[in-house]
Amino acid sequence: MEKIIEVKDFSAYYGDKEAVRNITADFCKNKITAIIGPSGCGKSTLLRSINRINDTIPGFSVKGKIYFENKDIYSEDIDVTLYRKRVGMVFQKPTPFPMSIFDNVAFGPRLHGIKNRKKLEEIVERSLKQAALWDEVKDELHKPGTALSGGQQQRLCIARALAVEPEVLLLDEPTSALDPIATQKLEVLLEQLSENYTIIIVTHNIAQAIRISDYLIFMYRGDLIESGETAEIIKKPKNELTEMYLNGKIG
Ligand SMILES: Nc1ncnc2c1ncn2[C@@H]1O[C@H](COP(=O)(O)OP(=O)(O)OP(=O)(O)O)[C@@H](O)[C@H]1O
Repeated sequence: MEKIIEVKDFSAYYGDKEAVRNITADFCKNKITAIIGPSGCGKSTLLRSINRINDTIPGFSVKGKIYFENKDIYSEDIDVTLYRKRVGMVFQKPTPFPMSIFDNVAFGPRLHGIKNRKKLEEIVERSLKQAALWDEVKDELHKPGTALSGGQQQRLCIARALAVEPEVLLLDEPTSALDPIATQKLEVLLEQLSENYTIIIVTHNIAQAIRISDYLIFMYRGDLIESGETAEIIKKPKNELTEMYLNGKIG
């Protein structure tokens, strides 16, 4: 299986506090990897480190390496804006910008210099279709993004991320603010998107991780305890902690 992201002996700190410790993991291209584990185990820190979004937190520092297509993403010659174009992120709470649906999706492409209206219209339509939102909003693209339902807002955020044609999509608990129907829709969408995109999802929801992921990473108190194919881990976890977590005995 082709690797797209490799994490090697990676640790991350908030000041003196080590939030993730010596993580080594590979992420396969066009597969879904779910990062699971109890609250505070470092899932979000690892995911956010892959997007370099924690850079702005005072006192945040890292050790070890994260490679994207064999390039060290923390090296000095990385253009972070361009990197984030290739590795997009969607957050727990839907966060549409205070602007129209159209402008939300066109935001990234405009940032990267696309001005032609026709081209922007094409990108908006393609992205909203990919995010399975087009049919619901095609006649009201001028409406504010914030006027949509929670589930629609989250799909709008996915459309916004897809508009710049990333290769990897990072999602941090993307369904925790959604009702069961919106959650199910989003899970189906992620499975469809994984045909063309590499997806890494942090989730609290073990059943969800089992439903949608090809690979699992189980973390506990900052350590990576076990990783591998989801089907294998579910059938026979190698580590007792993994087994306890999957059976609801810790967490
Ligand atoms: N901005 C921050 N400043 C200081 N410490 C932080 C910060 N963000 C997270 N931490 C600490 O780092 C550790 C890992 O947190 P992280 O959010 O990565 O865990 P998590 O597994 O995603 O948790 P949850 O499932 O509750 O979101 C925790 O002990 C947390 O308190």
